[in-house]
Amino acid sequence: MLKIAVPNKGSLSETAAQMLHEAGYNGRRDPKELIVADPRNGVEFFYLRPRDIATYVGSGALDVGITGRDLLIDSESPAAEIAALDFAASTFRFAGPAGTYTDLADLEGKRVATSYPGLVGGFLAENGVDAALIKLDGAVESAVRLGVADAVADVVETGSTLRKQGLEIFGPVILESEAVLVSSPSPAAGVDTLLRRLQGVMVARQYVLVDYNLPVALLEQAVALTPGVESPTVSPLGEPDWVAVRVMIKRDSTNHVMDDLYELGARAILVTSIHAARI
Ligand SMILES: Nc1ncnc2c1ncn2[C@@H]1O[C@H](COP(=O)(O)OP(=O)(O)OP(=O)(O)O)[C@@H](O)[C@H]1O
Ligand SMILES: O=P(O)(O)OC[C@H]1O[C@H](OP(=O)(O)OP(=O)(O)O)[C@H](O)[C@@H]1O
Ligand SMILES: [Mg+2]
Repeated sequence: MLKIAVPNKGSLSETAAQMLHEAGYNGRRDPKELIVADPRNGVEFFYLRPRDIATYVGSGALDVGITGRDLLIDSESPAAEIAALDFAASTFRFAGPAGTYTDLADLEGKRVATSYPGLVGGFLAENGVDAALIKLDGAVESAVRLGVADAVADVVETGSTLRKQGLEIFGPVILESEAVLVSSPSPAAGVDTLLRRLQGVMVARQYVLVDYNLPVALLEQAVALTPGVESPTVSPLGEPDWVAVRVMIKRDSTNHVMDDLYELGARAILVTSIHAARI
């Protein structure tokens, strides 16, 4: 059985559980459950703290897991990222009191608060900056105001937490992070199936199917507008000189593509959701 680590709480847990559910797995019903077997799908789920997942997977105790790229790097575990999962995107940045710092070198000799000392320490060392790390569990944005640090390094999504504390981003991007699937150095069989299923969920979320009818003379221009993932399906219609086209397009481009197709001369343009996919 493939042993899969899943975040039990925090920012990643809900979407991770939802993705696994959409991928056909039977996860936990009770939020207090720590281990749930899904024998029909040949997997067993272990609900763990997101920060601990790379440690379990890197040690080989579990085969794969869902965590954040920032947590993976911070753990210094030998677990390897095998796929990005298209949620929980954030950047990892330095921030200090507005107007105080402009670049990384300004941190020389300063105190930097973070919950990610492995990630931040590695970045500072690579860049030859000697700063003291103050390790905190969370809410690090308060550390400057409270006088325990001169600057912070933390997850930034909208930037509103920083702004509320009078802090401003400066210096280089430490990391572009998002939720990832990580694997142990030698996982049990079945990782490929899990990965294909999760990719299917991502495709179903990102794409829609569009069908339209079109004078065959316009086909080349229409294919340029909707090239599809590989290539569109083109079928004959009862009406000679017309064809029916079926193709996948990015969900967020739907209305622009429909406008462009209509303008070109396509008619009966229909858009449908994709429930599941294997590409
Ligand atoms: N606002 C956010 N936007 C996107 N990703 C986030 C955000 N906050 C945390 N993350 C991601 O969540 C992961 C951290 O997991 P963690 O469980 O610590 O989340 P959390 O929301 O900080 O939980 P908690 O603070 O309740 O323990 C990291 O990969 C981090 O990049
Ligand atoms: O840029 P923003 O949209 O403001 O989001 C970023 C904030 O979200 C997370 O905090 P969380 O609520 O998880 O608290 P924590 O710092 O205690 O983990 C993260 O640690 C940042 O503080
Ligand atoms: Mg947090």
